Amino acid sequence: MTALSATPDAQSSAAPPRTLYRKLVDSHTVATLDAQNVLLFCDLHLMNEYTSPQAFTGLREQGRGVPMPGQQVAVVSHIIPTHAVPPKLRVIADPPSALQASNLKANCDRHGIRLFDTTDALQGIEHVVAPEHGMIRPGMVVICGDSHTTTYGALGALGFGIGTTEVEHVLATQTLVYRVARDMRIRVDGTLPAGTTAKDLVLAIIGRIGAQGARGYVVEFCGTAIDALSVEARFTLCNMAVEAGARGALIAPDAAAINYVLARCPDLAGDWRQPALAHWRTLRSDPGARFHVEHRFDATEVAPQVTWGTSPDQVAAIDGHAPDPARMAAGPARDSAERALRYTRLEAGAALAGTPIQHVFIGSCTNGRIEDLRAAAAVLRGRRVAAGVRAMVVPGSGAVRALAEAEGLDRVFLDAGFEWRQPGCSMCLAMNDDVLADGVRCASTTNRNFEGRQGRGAITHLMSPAMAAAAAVTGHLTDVRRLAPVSEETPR
Ligand SMILES: CC(C)[C@H](C(=O)O)[C@@H](O)C(=O)O
Ligand code: SF4
Repeated sequence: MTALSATPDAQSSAAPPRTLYRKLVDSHTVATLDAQNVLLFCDLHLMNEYTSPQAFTGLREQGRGVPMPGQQVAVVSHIIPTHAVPPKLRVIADPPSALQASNLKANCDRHGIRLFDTTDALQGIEHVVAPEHGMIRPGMVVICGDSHTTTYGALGALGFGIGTTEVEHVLATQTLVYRVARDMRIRVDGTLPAGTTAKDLVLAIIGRIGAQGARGYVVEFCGTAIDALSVEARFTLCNMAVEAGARGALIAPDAAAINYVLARCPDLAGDWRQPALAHWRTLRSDPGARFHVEHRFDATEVAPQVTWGTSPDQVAAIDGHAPDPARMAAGPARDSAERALRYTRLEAGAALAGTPIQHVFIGSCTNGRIEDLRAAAAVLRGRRVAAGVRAMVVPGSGAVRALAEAEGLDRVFLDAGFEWRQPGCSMCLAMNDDVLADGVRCASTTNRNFEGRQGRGAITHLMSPAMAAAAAVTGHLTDVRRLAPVSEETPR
């Protein structure tokens, strides 16, 4: 995909007219600290078991409490086992991980914080759980000790990840010392071709602008292709903006986003509804608002994407090839391509389609929602996982899992030979016992293909749910658009 233009603009966007991002920052600024930093009020603070323990310890040591417990929510996401069969269900065997979970419960109990605990039927990945319960609304500032908090931009909320010391600061004060980012706009017009999704679009964008391409910026996505995306597809897009280094991602809330929120917020049915709608209508960049950088993309040029390396920007269309470092100019890009190909065990210049895989993982906060499972199931109906391939689905939350079961999707996955698991982060980062062995190659719907991410020496190829399903049934990286019809492929 080609970027049609990239026009740096040195002007400041501080003066009116304002971008959506600046409106959100301004409306949450408690105090301006200096030229770059403000004290930002945070409407919602999400926590997981992994980045919160030290923060609670710090609070205790200073004798501080949590003054706004109703504005914190905690979810056990990362370490939880996903085995579907009792009695192993949800029992955390690893002692340090079990301690993290029990600490989170004790801390939440102590401070009166709502927790989606290990045994909660609605537990899941924090970024899947929070929006589905109406916790994320347009205009909010939402923070979490987790980088994929950018997801919430899909609903016009400013979400971003914070560090453990900041978690402590937020618990104690509901505010954060915040360095204001620069504004980037990414406009995507045109229609995504059949067989491509928001995952392909965002991988193509990251491939083009690079893993640091949005570093220091909050990105606003706009254009006809963005307008046409479902809300869940927008979550995928904003979730992965952080893989281009973005400090946040935003999409101005439209009717689709507002309807999504209203459907999940019974409290907005009465007197609050009109004021909320009136406020949400203001949540867009003013005409003439200046962005420091603008990029434009043409959605019609997007093909299904697959990563070949160890960074999300090391990506190509499925009908493309791994690079040949010998043909690249000497420099850091060539060095990192060489190193990545050594790790992913691909030949220089090799065609990506046809590369054998041994594992398939469908899940994560990028692609573990109901529409993702429907897309994968649509490919799997009437097909079987190829011999020698192990495939699993880990729904993003208990609610997603229950809805999928109500729709019969679990049967489609099970009949195809997939494992149907309990919700959690699971093999997205292998912090529980879903870990791949050295050298195992995985078609994965997740967001990071870093060395060792899914297990030491394991090789991750990022792609969409439909593409992961296509890999599962063929046993190799496959263009989902070229799958043979079901009847020809697997007579049943
Ligand atoms: C564990 C957590 C700190 C981390 C993050 O910040 O994103 C994880 O969720 C990830 O995806 O790598
Ligand atoms: S699913 Fe993956 S990316 Fe998302 S929060 Fe969990 S580990 Fe991080």
